[in-house]
Amino acid sequence: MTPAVPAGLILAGGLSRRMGGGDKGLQRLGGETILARIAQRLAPQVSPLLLNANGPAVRFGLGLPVVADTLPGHPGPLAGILAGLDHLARDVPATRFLLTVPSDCPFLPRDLAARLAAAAQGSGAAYAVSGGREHPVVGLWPVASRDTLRRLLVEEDERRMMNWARHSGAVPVEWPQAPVDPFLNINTPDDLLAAERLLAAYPAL
Ligand SMILES: Nc1nc2c(ncn2[C@@H]2O[C@H](COP(=O)(O)OP(=O)(O)OP(=O)(O)O)[C@@H](O)[C@H]2O)c(=O)[nH]1
Repeated sequence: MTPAVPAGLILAGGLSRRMGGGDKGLQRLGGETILARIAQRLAPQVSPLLLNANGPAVRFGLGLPVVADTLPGHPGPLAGILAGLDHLARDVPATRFLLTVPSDCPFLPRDLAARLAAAAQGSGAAYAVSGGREHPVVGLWPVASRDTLRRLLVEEDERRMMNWARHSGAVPVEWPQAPVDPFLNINTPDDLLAAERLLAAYPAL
């Protein structure tokens, strides 16, 4: 049975090269950082809410517990997910599931955890889809899968999120794209401008 309230992990451990370096989650959108928007959306849905980041975490200023990657060399979001699962197993043993989201999706659904958890009842894991596009970084993962993930990363050098989703039997959960894609992500300065325009058109986002 999937618990109603999973832990949450915002993955902010990447290098943001397409944004020109720095942390894309610290870019401002509608007067606040993208990360602050994400934290506000997730906080009512998860417990605890954690931040996955590398280097000095004080720059984020969110006051969230920080979990750093344990595998060296920025091997991608799977390394952040593994760090989060290991943290839960060690420090929050009553929590059996982890909801992961990237640090660049400012319009995440407010029913994200509930719908993924409902879908994961049978399979144990679930991930988001919108408009037929798969977003496996937005997923719900059992803490019990951490040794499998570690083996994939360390022994098989697996880097692809979608392969992890398939490997763990995760089921896709579709969200509508109206009025905007809830998984719209911001990789570049142009993406940020486009998101500002959307926010101006739909202030309730
Ligand atoms: N923990 C961790 N997270 C990562 C790593 N690489 C990417 N991510 C996260 O995975 C999500 C998607 O990352 P991308 O947008 O593909 O990569 P990025 O490094 O953030 O940005 P680019 O350098 O522009 O590709 C973001 O939330 C990143 O923070 C990594 O090596 N470790």
